[in-house]
Amino acid sequence: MSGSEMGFRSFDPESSFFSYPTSHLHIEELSASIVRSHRETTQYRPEELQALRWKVFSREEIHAYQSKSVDEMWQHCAVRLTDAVQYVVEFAKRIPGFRQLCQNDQIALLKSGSMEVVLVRMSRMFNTENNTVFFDGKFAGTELFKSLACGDLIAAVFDFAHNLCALRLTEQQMAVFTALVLINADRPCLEDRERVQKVRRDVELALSHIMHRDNQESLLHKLYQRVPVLKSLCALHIEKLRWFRQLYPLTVHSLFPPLYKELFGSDTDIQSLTTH
Ligand SMILES: O=C(O)[C@H]1CC[C@H](C(=O)N2CC[C@](c3ccc(C(F)(C(F)(F)F)C(F)(F)F)cc3)(S(=O)(=O)c3ccc(F)cc3)C2)CC1
Repeated sequence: MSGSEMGFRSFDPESSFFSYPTSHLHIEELSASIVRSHRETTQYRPEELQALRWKVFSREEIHAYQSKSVDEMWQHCAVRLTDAVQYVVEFAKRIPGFRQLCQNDQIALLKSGSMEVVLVRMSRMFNTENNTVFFDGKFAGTELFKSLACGDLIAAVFDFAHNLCALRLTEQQMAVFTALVLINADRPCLEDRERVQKVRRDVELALSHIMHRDNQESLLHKLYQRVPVLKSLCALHIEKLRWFRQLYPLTVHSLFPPLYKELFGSDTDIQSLTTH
């Protein structure tokens, strides 16, 4: 790779100061700050999840979840999803360069990317040995979510989490990958795509730097291959939400968190997502 491809800034006689090859240092610092933000904005530590690994729900507990009504279980998951999204908003705000984007673009990236980040983070909560995911304090299989009445979506969500979990990403790799999922210049309704692309470029460098350092460059294309699946999962979620809202308009209207409705509902304008 030539200097400019590595991101080295060549000496520009016009510039007021001598630009020095800070790329590596800049990229190292960027990676470190994204990893720190990830650690500060996830609700569970890997070691905590490891310790709870074999804590599974009893048959009675599973039955209790399965006996919930459709709207009750949807509401329960909507609240948990909104919680998780709020942590993702906090994560985004701490990614160097994200806050420098205009308000509109910060919101547009979160509106289209926060669910994808939650689904990636969900793979940290997955146990590939018994196909369970951490939920409400224990590990649950797909059968526990039966009362959501969207078995195809749950199966696809589990499938995605299983495949990503099987890549055994480190927390650092996961952190930078989720930043990359979020900082996507192809998202709809962006005002300054160039600017988003500039921030993304450095995060891409950070991810390849980390994978190179960990001798796992082969994982990179596997990671990039998972991105379109994320998109389809989110589309399926929106489709199911539309179906659910037709059946239970009042539940969505008065019992779903406002942020959930702003993010996943119809294109209402977003109030509580302002990331000041
Ligand atoms: O911040 C952290 O450390 C973690 C990040 C990841 C979080 C997490 O796993 N989650 C936050 C909310 C979680 C969630 C909520 C809603 C949905 C869906 F709406 C859709 F897929 F459509 F989006 C669905 F219900 F239809 F499926 C999927 C996932 S959950 O824990 O409620 C959960 C629900 C169903 C599951 F089968 C497994 C987990 C996942 C937990 C907290």
